[in-house]
Amino acid sequence: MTDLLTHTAFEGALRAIGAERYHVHHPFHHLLHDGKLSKGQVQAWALNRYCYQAHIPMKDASLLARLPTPELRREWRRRLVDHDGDGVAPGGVERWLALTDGLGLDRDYVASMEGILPATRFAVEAYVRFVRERSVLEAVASSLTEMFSTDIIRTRVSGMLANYSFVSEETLAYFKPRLTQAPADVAFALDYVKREARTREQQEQCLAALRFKCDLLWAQLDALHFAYVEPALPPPGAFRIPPS
Ligand SMILES: O=C(O)c1cc(C(=O)O)c2c(n1)C(=O)C(=O)c1cc(C(=O)O)[nH]c1-2
Repeated sequence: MTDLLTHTAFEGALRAIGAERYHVHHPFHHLLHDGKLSKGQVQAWALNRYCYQAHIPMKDASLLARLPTPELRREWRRRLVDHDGDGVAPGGVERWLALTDGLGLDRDYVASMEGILPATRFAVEAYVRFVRERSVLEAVASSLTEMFSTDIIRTRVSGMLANYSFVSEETLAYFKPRLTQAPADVAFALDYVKREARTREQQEQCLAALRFKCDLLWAQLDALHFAYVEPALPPPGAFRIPPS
């Protein structure tokens, strides 16, 4: 293996992965943000994305259990509260259900995850398994797609508000706290990864973890595109867009 990358070069290599592979570049997101989807197609996106959101605290809980110090556990515990709430203020998963409510989807149907695409389930399960089975360093590195999420969230919120009559600030309320939560998550995780990747091999493992995560986000949108845009062939048992 070649030499250790400097922190600057390592961060640059991580950012280059996002520039090439982050799901902001996926055609489905262009359609979503530019107002080119029907309400039913937006429902399909929100329904499938619920599965991702609901599993994020599960993957964070499994990582939390493996963290060796109180400082690290406190930091990761914050993510659990962000997603699960504290029993008083709603967390991200609950706020995502406010979005699916606003889009007219039945809450029990969404939470049952019955109608999600098989590829969504496989991708999300792969993420949970990756975080459970790989090193703590790779698990933390796999969260670094959040480095790129504030830009996509800003574009999504402004694009969807401008282009769809069926969404409002209220239904998109999920995203606002993410604009402060994600940078805080990233500040910690990026610092951790730069500090703890002490060999070139470990740096390469972090880069591979981030590529893997970008790929699983991309694969979810491929599946949505195939099922609901072109050729529009939802698999058996998956959500069907209601006739308008
Ligand atoms: O809206 C998005 O495009 C987007 C992307 C990502 C991401 O890059 O994984 C996350 C989120 N949102 C998000 O809301 C979120 O809570 C989140 C947690 C994580 C993670 O890997 O721990 N990613 C993301």
